[in-house]
Amino acid sequence: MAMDNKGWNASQLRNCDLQFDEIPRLHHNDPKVDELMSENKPVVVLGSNLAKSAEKWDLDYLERHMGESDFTVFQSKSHKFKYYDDKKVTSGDGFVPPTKKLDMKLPEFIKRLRAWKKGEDRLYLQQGLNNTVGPAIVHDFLNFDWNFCTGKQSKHNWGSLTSNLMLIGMEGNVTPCHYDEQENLFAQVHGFKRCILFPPDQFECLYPHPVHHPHDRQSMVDFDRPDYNKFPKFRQAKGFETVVGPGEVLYIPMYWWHHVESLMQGSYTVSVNFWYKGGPVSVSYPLKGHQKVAVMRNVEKMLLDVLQDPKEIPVLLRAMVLGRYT
Ligand SMILES: CC1(C)c2ccccc2-c2ccc(C[C@@H](CC(=O)O)C(=O)C(=O)O)cc21
Ligand SMILES: [Zn+2]
Repeated sequence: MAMDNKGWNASQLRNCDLQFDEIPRLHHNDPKVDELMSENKPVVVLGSNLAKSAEKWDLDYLERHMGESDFTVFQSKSHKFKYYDDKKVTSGDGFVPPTKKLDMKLPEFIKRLRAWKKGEDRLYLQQGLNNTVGPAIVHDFLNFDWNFCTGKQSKHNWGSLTSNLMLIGMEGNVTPCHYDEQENLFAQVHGFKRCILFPPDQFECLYPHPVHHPHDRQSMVDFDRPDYNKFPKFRQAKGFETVVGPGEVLYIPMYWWHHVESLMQGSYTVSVNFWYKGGPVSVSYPLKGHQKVAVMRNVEKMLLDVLQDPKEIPVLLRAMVLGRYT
């Protein structure tokens, strides 16, 4: 495979009908980094040492130092790892979980990762960086450049750091398009991930599942084979993309949609994310896109609370809007 100088090439990206603009890739000292972050816009930060102490986290090192505890590993029959909230699964709603959640020791996970053949079930290890991992990993974690991320947290008035997830994925794994309600500094440690991001105001083009659905916050559109009859506005979705490699940090602003894929025919991937609570709400009109998403979420929650039966929600909303507001 002809590798361009960047370490990957376009044949490793999955096909997508949409065209995307590039997310800016700037040196960490460039003042434009903070300009974009203060405007809640994504940016790839180059040359930071945020997770530099993790650059030695290859499989051998992780096998030796991750410790003896069980780790959370998701298993999928497809390349997609669509998150679902098991607390929102109600009996009889016919929901079929698309992934299985396993507990696995690291050596077992690494054995299966190394032996994996295309077509077999895929695995995605997701583990909070906490005291369950071995002392060497804790040491590397403590050696992250905390000045960098804490500096961003205070400069942009983010809330507290809620968690750091370590992710070890197989080549070709996909986390389908979804949004999170937290600010995210996404540090790529090993391998390459293509990230496709959409601003919160693309809500109408990305058709999120209802709030009470187990796939809350995830897009209903299958990016591999979009159903344009059910989701006609998906054609107009306006997104941004980048491929992040080792040592690069992508700022994923709160409420921004993101689809993340580990490049195909690539190596396994290791990432560490830093999730921060959002900052104080400053209300000015018209409301920002993400604030309207929060309003719609509250309306859906309130309607479910008062109507109880989810099937009554669209009936009431249509009665309220059709012919009166349209
Ligand atoms: C798919 C998976 C393993 C998962 C399964 C079940 C529950 C939660 C999650 C979860 C949460 C975060 C990520 C990391 C990242 C996407 C990526 O890097 O793939 C991302 O979306 C973010 O950092 O916000 C990945 C996952
Ligand atoms: Zn996410």
